[in-house]
Amino acid sequence: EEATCTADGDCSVEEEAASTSNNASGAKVVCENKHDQCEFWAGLGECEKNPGYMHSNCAKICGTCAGYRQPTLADGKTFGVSQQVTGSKADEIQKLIDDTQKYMREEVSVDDKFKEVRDGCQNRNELCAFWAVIGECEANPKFMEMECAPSCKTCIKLDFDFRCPFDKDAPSTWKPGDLNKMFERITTDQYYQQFEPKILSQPGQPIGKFKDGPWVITLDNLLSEQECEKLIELGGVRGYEQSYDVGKKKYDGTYDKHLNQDRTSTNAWCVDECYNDTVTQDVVHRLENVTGIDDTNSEYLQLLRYEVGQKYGQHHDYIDYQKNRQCGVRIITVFLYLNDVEAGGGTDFPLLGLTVMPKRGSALIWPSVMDANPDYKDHRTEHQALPVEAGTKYGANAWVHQRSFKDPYAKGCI
Ligand SMILES: O=C(O)CCC(=O)C(=O)O
Ligand SMILES: [Fe+2]
Repeated sequence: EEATCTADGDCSVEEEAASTSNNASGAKVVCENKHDQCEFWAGLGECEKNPGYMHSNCAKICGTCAGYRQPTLADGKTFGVSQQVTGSKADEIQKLIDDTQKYMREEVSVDDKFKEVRDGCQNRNELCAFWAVIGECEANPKFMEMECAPSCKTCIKLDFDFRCPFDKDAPSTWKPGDLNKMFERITTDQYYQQFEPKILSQPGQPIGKFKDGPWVITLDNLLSEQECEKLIELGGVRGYEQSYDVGKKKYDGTYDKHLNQDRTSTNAWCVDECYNDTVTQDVVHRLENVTGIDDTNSEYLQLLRYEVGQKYGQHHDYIDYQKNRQCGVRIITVFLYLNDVEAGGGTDFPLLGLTVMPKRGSALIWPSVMDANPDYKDHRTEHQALPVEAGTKYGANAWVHQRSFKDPYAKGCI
């Protein structure tokens, strides 16, 4: 079918026909970018400025293949991939693309409220216009509003602060001094003696390179054998997969996962049926009892598995960008050891000269922040998971935040 071009020439369907007509031997000429700079050039507006070369050599990005159209901004720049205009809905798709182009030119390009999202607002699939026509923006908004924001006219929703307004009044859990109070309570209150607390480092005592140590404690008897077994099993049910770190900020304000060569473990997040399991709930409530902090502030348990040779190089658990997010920064880590490891696999604090060996049912607790300013990172608690030398190591991270983690998590606002 024939797609119609608009008067201002941003659609070149006539040339498209040429570029995809059958060649001499009758084979279909593929719609492609013949040069690896095509996308870059298109981003500079070259499809408009230099159509002679671009429309035949960069047909895909310029939208000059048969059945494709590439809407453009006033300066000829594109906003994402060329859109397919074929099938029984071709007329409606054509109309939607005209509409999208008007929206991008007259609102997104000029209105200051789109400043943060202007460049990132792109159709990331060639079927965006088609999907929008068949109602997917409404039926499947989570995907569409991010992948096809121009077609859905939802560029503003790429703005993280718009989607996830940060409640400035949300109370922080720890005020200055509360960190010390928590560790003092755990190590001195009679109630916590059942967990066998041991102090490995504490304020006022020199350790490693420091005159004054951070709190680091273990609770040797926090979980039962059966609870440990069950958590390992629940991790297996969810499936242990390659562990990742936090990567770069994406166009929608969330953060990519980043493969760290120095982190070779696998892990499973204890969500859904794992979180709802009665054993998990018992453990979670015990953690609330120990920390004195509501479970809503905790990330879902990250269940970890290290095979022989696997490790996690020196790092800190504090995540900077979370300071300005609803959840706030991580304030403490409760690391749970779920089995005895034959050899290796200790948790090591290089700046403190302290290594803790795994022991089934025990927990290692350290802060990521300073007592005097609980939003500020405590550099002293950098740590690493040493390679397992024999056997398998199972553990779990319970990361506790300044404010609710589970509420914003449920809204996609972490
Ligand atoms: O496995 C360990 O001993 C510590 C793991 C750790 O530091 C982490 O996952 O952030
Ligand atoms: Fe860590």
